[in-house]
Amino acid sequence: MLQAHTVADVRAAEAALMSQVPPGSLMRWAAAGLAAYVREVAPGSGPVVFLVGTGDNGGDALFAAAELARERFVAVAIADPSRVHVEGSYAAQAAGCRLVDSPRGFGVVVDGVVGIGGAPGLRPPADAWRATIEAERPFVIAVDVPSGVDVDGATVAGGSFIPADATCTFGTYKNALLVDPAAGWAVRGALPRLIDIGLTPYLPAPSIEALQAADNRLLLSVLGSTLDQRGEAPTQKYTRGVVGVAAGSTAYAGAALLCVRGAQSGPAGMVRFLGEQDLAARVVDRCPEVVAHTDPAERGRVQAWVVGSGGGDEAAARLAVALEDEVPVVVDADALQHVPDRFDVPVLLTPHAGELARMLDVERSAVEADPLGHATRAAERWEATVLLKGARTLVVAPGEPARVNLTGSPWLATAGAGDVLAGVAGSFLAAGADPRDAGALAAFVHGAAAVVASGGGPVTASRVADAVPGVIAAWRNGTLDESQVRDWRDR
Ligand SMILES: NC(=O)C1=CN([C@@H]2O[C@H](COP(=O)(O)OP(=O)(O)OC[C@H]3O[C@@H](n4cnc5c(N)ncnc54)[C@H](O)[C@@H]3O)[C@@H](O)[C@H]2O)[C@@H](O)CC1
Repeated sequence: MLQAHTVADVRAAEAALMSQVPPGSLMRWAAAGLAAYVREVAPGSGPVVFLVGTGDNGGDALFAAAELARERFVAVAIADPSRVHVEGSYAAQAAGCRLVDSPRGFGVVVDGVVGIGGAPGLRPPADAWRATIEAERPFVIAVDVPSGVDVDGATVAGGSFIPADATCTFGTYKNALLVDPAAGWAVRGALPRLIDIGLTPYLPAPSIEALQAADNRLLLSVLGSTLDQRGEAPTQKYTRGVVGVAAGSTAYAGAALLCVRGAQSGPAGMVRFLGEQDLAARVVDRCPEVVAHTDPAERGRVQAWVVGSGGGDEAAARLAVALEDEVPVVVDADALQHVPDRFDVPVLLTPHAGELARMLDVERSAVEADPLGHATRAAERWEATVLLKGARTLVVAPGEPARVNLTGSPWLATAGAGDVLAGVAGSFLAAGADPRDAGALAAFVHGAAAVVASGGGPVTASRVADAVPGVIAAWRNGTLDESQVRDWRDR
């Protein structure tokens, strides 16, 4: 798992490490990594300007500037000469860096204004530097984090920050580098570069986690409970888990089908469908493996329910029925407006920003501005796991590190994709995963399946569902490549 840590945890780890190594070592290592990264993402001998703030973030920038000045024209713009990192400043001067007062005219800008010590927002002269950058659009490389963002909250309140095309971070990721909206302004693409400065042994549990293609342990642990020790499928379909789908309505019949197809594409062994006669007939017609029930009283046993996708007016009644079974439930779409005050079963709530806003009685824009804060609020309010859908979907359970999903493609923003996701999540729940794991695994394979099915172009939700089994197979077999799971070339 990829990990991010809070500022306080990074500071404590840095202090512990610093007491073990010669003074200045961490900054030298960070600066060397930064210089190498600048060479990599802005190759050639073109001029570069380093924006230097008053703290150690500016120190990193100055030492990296000194190193690069041997190879190309390097300028430094100092925010406040009376509060500059002294040794870094001498090093940059000695290396021949030119002093300038703004990034004007430079094609490559390195932002060392503030790092983890920065309060959100920018002060003079950095606010003016930002305006120049906005007008001229140079290639911007952030040092540790883009200056001005809220590092732990991952927000960009007020818009007073320096957007980056690339970020070079040290020791561990920070929340703002993985979670939107801040993460979307830290890189063009998925991930900043992480420079190892020896912090890992001193870091506590993370604040944020993200599954990766290279690490299939969580998937294997869930599949291990549905498949036997030798990895062979048991003969009993029921031991792989039965997922019940109570989704769709006369008005939204497609949602029922897509949710069922999602449920079929996951690890569970069987799908039951509960719905009225016409809908049930259509589901069985298109998905003959499904066992359909029209009478809730004769619905059969399941290990997990998925309720609400396209459920319209029937969603409330379906949710009440599902909750009677005392098994885990995925609560999606229309059912989210009918959640009880508290749940007696494990629950995965799967809202998008608008649905979460309605649940919390706030504006949608407030959720979009602070998705982590609102998902956390809802998780605590309902003592349930919240999967908040977005470009970087969040999975938040009370008292646990939040998980962020880094797979997917902009093409996944398509009708019915959420219905498929709810079905896949229900399948993982029925297979024995807890809601937090089910949500994270489902979001991961769903996003990766979109990339596979899309091939870089438009994709339908049905094709995403069809691609899920192949992604699970590749991930399980260790052949899933990180480059296959995301298509984030666009900001
Ligand atoms: N502590 C360490 O050993 C290491 C620190 N490193 C670097 O040091 C950074 C943290 O350094 P600091 O703790 O000195 O803090 P920063 O350099 O991030 O920022 C603190 C300084 O910025 C000013 N400031 C705060 N908010 C501001 C704003 N909104 N606009 C303008 N100025 C603002 C403060 O007055 C203070 O002088 C990390 O992000 C990283 O880049 C790295 O060198 C790795 C090792």
